[in-house]
This record gives sequence, C-alpha cells and structure tokens, in this order.
Amino acid sequence: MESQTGLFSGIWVPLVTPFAADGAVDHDALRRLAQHLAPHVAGLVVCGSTGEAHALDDGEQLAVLDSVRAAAPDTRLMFGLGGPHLGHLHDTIAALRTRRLDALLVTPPYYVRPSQAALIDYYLALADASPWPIVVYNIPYRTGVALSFEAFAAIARHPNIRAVKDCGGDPTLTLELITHTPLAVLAGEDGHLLATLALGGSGAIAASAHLHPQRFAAVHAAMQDGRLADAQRHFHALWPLIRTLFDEPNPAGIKAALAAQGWIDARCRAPMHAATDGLRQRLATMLADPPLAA
Ligand SMILES: O=C(O)C1=N[C@H](C(=O)O)C[C@H](O)C1
Repeated sequence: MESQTGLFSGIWVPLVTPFAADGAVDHDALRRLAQHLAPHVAGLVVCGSTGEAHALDDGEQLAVLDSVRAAAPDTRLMFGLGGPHLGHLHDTIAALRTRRLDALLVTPPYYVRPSQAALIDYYLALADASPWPIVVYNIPYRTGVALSFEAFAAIARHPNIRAVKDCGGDPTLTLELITHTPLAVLAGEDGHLLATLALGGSGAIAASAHLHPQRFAAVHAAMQDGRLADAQRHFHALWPLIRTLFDEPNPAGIKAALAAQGWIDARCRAPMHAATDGLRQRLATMLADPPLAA
C-alpha cells in the first residue's frame, strides 16, 4: 500500500465549479478544466470551498464528481464533505459508495462550535463510516472551531484519518502535527506552501494552482530535492499572483483569472459575488506577465 505521505503529497487543486449564464453547473467547462489540469497535479479536490459546495445541492455535487471522474479517469480525487448534520454526512457517504474516490476532505461542523471531545467523536464516526481515507480540513476562520493538537493526536490514531489540510494559521501547531502525529500535512493556505514544505509538510491544496500548476509542482519538487533557492525562486515568482487572487473572497479571484484565459465564466453562485472589474483587470495584467509563465 502507498504510504500516506505518498498519497497525500504534492500539489492538489480544489476545482472551481463553473456556472453557465442560466445559473446551472457548466459541466462542459468543468470537464475541460479537469482534463487540462489532471496531468500536472497530484490530485483534484471536488466540492471544496473553492468549488462552492455550499451552493450545490446533493444531486449537483454528485454530478460534479461524476463529470470530473469522467474527464480525469486516472487522477486522484478527493471529495469535500462537511456540515453540522451528521446524519446527512452519513447519507452522502452512502451515496458516494458507488463512485471511485481516493479520499474525503472533511470540515468540522460549522456554526455549532462543538467541544474538542465532540469534534473527536465526529471525526471518529465519519472515519468508521468512510471507505476512503479522511483528510481533516482545519479551517477555523470559516467553521468557527479549531481542532486542538490533542484532538488531532486522538483522531490520528484511527487508521482512516491520514492527513490534514492545514488552514489553522498557527505554525506551532503545523510543526507539532508534522513532528508528533503520523498525519501528512498539506498547506491549505496558498501563501503557506513554501513554509509548510520547509517544516516538513508534504504538499498543498491550493486554489491558485489552477494557474501555472507546473510552477507550483516545481516548488514542491525543488523542496523534495533539497534545492531551496530554486523553490524560493518559483514561489516568489508566483507570490504576487497568489496574493492578488485572494484580494476578494475565494473563489471570485480564481474564477476571474480562469475566465480571462477562456476556461470558464467568472460568475459565482449566490451568496458569493463574482470578482469586481478592478480585480479582473489586475489579474489580466498579471497573467500576461511572461516571467511568471517561465
Ligand atoms: O477549496 C479549497 O480546498 C481551498 N479553499 C481555501 C479557502 O478556504 O478559500 C483556499 C485554498 O486555496 C483551497
């Protein structure tokens, strides 16, 4: 069996969900984008935050997964799962059982602010139910609850809990997870990619890697080979674009950039707004920058 760092390593792209002018999911654009990215990434995430999963109903989420699987038959896929209704999550796992998947990306229950003991129970219940390994999505600024190191250490004993998408914004916790748990640690904030790899993390789930995915992969490869100066050069070249993509709430920026390149329409589904004209212009200028593509 592949080691967990091997499976959860490298650059994963959390796919946007493109929408057509009538508001429906644009499956043609989604398939084209997945097919384009697949050869350059370690894996694709479907129905993550960037995929606006909150705005898709259950049927749409499964249809999005099916389109991506059809477009990228040999690519590793992770499916985003989350919400405060545990019964609904069990139903979703049951509906996913007929699909070919590699992992679930599971957020803590948002809004209800459970205790650490309740979070441990939540993850262990889902780990028992899931036929796929689980990546814990620690993103306190979205969910309203942060997993403690002790909670991570407890759930990491479950053989199905294998990695963390680390958006905690706490380098001490990142280092503790890397050095004192068996979990593979993936940077969940695009700007933390290089720092997380330097600490010993295994990769990233990064929305901005929709653009220049080879350059993101080059950061990872350089760090794997111990070529720090090369990793810095690639990452520093990417940094202005990464920063600008998050000037407005994700995924507005990345959708605008992909629209500028003709992959998708920039629209987001309510309650999210598409990028403003100002951000679209700044991104279009940056994407025309030849050194970035180098
Ligand atoms: O969808 C994701 O996964 C990501 N979401 C982050 C966010 O919360 O906006 C950003 C990151 O690039 C990946």
